[in-house]
Amino acid sequence: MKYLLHFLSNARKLFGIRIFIFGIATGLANTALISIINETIKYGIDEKMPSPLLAAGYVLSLLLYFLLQYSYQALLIRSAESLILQSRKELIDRIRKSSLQSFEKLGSTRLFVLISADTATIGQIATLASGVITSVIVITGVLLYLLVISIKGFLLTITIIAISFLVALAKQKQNIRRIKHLMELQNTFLGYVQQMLNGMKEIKIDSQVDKGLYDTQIKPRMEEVSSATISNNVFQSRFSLLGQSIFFITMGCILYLFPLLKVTITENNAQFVIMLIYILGPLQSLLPLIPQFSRIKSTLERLEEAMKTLQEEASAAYDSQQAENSFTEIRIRDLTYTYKTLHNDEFSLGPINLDIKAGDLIFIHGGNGSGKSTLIKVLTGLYPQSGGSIMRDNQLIDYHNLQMYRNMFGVIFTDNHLFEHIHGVDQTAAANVQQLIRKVGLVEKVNFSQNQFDTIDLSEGQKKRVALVSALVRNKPIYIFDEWAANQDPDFKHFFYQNIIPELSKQRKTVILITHDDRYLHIAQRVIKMENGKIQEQKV
Ligand SMILES: Nc1ncnc2c1ncn2[C@@H]1O[C@H](COP(=O)(O)OP(=O)(O)OP(=O)(O)O)[C@@H](O)[C@H]1O
Repeated sequence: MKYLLHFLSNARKLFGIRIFIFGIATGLANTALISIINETIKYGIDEKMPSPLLAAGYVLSLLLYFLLQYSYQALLIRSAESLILQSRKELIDRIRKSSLQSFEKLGSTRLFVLISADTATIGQIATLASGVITSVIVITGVLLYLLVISIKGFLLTITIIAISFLVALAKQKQNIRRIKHLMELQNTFLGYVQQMLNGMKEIKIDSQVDKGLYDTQIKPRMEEVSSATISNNVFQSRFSLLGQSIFFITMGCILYLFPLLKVTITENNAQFVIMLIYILGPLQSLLPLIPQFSRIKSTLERLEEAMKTLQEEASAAYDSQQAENSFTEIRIRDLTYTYKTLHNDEFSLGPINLDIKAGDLIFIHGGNGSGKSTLIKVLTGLYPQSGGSIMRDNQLIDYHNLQMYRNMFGVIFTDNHLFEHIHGVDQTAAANVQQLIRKVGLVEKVNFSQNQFDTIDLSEGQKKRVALVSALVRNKPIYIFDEWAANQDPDFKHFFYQNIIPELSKQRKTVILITHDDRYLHIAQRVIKMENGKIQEQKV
């Protein structure tokens, strides 16, 4: 609800008052046209020449209507796009500033759907709102005209409109439930599609995997989405049918039943029926708007829920590009972290007590699932610790300096993402890239120009080397490599441990290596063993 209000206030700011004024003016011009046509028809029926005043009024209203529509359409398109842009900006901004935990909780598929499709749905609100304004004005104008020509006719029309709306509103709750259900089904379906796209190799190599995933997950979900969409659309189309039927039944009564029963509604039934036909158009466009607004409302609620889940990180200096380029010591005391999972067998890290000095070369080893990667995420401030503290040169790391602290680290994660560009590095630093490419033995494979690698279509080991180039060019005081050498060939692995790492140490860089390569442990100054979330420093 809070987000809905915030969104509406944003929409008002974006649209300004212009969209309402234009909507009202267009509606009025439309009503004027209808009234003039109706007056003219009256003359026609009486076989008199229509008055030149009416003809002049018709031309003027028509001109006005076209001129208004000409600008109004462009205004609507601009407003819709501004809304989409605004929603995307807000969402992307929130994702950038959210904690890694809440991002992981929501998952990339859901966020992708929100950014791509759902924001576009929200953009429709501009066109819908304008439809409402114009239709309401036309209906009001025609009702006023009816009031002049027949009070009974006016009351009858009001009753028909009220009935149509009451029925539509009564179905509103059911409609929202249906739309929500459909959106949930779509999400589940897209989740499986993403699994299929990510696991294409595994699917291609084994037809049983392909069949299993398709038959038991994708196909049934796809069919569920399809049948829910059909039932939703059928349900929605019945709204316009409802409006139509009520009107045609009323017209039938006026034309056939009332004369039979000798009930008089108006002096001129033909004129009244024509006015009803005029109202039918706007009413027919208004009734289906109710389910469409429901859809937008559900989308806004999903957006609000996502915004709530994406908790903004408590980091006052988030936007700071500043990195602390030197430090003397990082002191970790009683640091703990616990994953919150659905199962009871949750993993707990720590308590960790560790002092890392500038220039240290630390190797961390331990079995699978012992907590090495988790330690890195908590140590670098990516996951907020459950307990304990991190101090950098006697300065407690908290929300004031969290991002500056993080900026000190150059990390290559086991599942790192390789960017084609080296973002946020100045030209002078970027000049070293070609040299580093040579160092990692990729000079024949990769070129760097205009701040971009010309290709990243490389082998896994080569990609890791490009990631190393990207990390080193940033000239960070602390480097962390999480099983970086795991997919390097023996020669380059040797070169990495015997040349690249010692060279970084010579430059007084602090290097933390997570490794299973026990035969290189001897080059470390300090060796830490991890077991069941706890650390133990070993003698070297
Ligand atoms: N996102 C998560 N949610 C819940 N539990 C997790 C999550 N990630 C890891 N864990 C749990 O934390 C434990 C430690 O995982 P971690 O990735 O830190 O181990 P690791 O020592 O780096 O293992 P490996 O050598 O296999 O990479 C594991 O037992 C795992 O079950």
